[in-house]
Amino acid sequence: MTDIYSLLGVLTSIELKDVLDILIVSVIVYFLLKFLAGTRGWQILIGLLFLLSVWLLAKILNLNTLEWIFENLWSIGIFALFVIFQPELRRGLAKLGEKGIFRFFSSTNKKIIDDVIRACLFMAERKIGSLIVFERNVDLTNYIEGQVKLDSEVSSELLITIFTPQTPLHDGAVIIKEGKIAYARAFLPLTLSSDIPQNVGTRHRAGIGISEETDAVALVVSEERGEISICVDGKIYKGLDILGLRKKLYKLLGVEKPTTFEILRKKLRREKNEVKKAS
Ligand SMILES: Nc1ncnc2c1ncn2[C@@H]1O[C@H](COP(=O)(O)OP(=O)(O)OP(=O)(O)O)[C@@H](O)[C@H]1O
Repeated sequence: MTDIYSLLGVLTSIELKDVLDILIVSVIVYFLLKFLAGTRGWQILIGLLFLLSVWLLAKILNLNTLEWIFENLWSIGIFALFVIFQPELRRGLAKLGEKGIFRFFSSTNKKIIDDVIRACLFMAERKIGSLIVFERNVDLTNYIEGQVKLDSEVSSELLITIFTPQTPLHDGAVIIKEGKIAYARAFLPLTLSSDIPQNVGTRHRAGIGISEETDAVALVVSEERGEISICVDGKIYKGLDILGLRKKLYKLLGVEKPTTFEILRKKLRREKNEVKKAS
């Protein structure tokens, strides 16, 4: 009976600020779990929950040595978590900036994206490997190495020339920044994730890596399979066709979708050119 009274006492003493407090914590926990779901962090979280259960069991069963070990390990564990989750934390902070006042203002336009897609299709057909990265909010210069500064207009011809094998700039990635080809031959951080497909090599790992650590969007053309993929938020989207590629890039880079009128006009122009070529 006294238990019921004390429970009632607790319930009646709950104020609006307590409800708000619980609500905020629930939202943070929800987004944290959503953010970690399917990542390396998820497996670590499951491991931590297991250790927590062992610690609680040790406490309940009075297993002094085990309890002592756990209590002394927690403080080191907190520091270890910051080190282990460093990429996730960096990505999270970058994302906060993306949603805030520093919202990405796109200097990339439809022409630039179409030129990049045209270059990728050309290279995919001929199995020329390439890696093109679009910078968004996060400055990529802190994440890349060995780059050669170009600061050139984006054109499909220049992109194809850069990635043509046995030329000095073909290795590494091209970085598109503020609507320009800012750098070529840039080396990017490789992902360490074990959640990516088995047959993925270093070019793809570099594309996933930069999208994991920053908010950049990376386009990869596979030299082996002639397949085009997009990497964003540490995930890779493979086997996209031209329409899927264009739609995704327009959306990710803050460019409006083409209107039905524009699609029809392009289609008509293409057909006209084909007729002209045939006659
Ligand atoms: N850290 C890096 N940053 C940027 N580019 C890289 C990096 N590491 C490797 N590359 C590029 O990837 C090329 C090697 O690709 P590799 O064959 O290992 O990858 P892949 O993902 O299997 O791609 P593909 O399907 O094109 O063969 C290198 O020649 C280099 O141009």
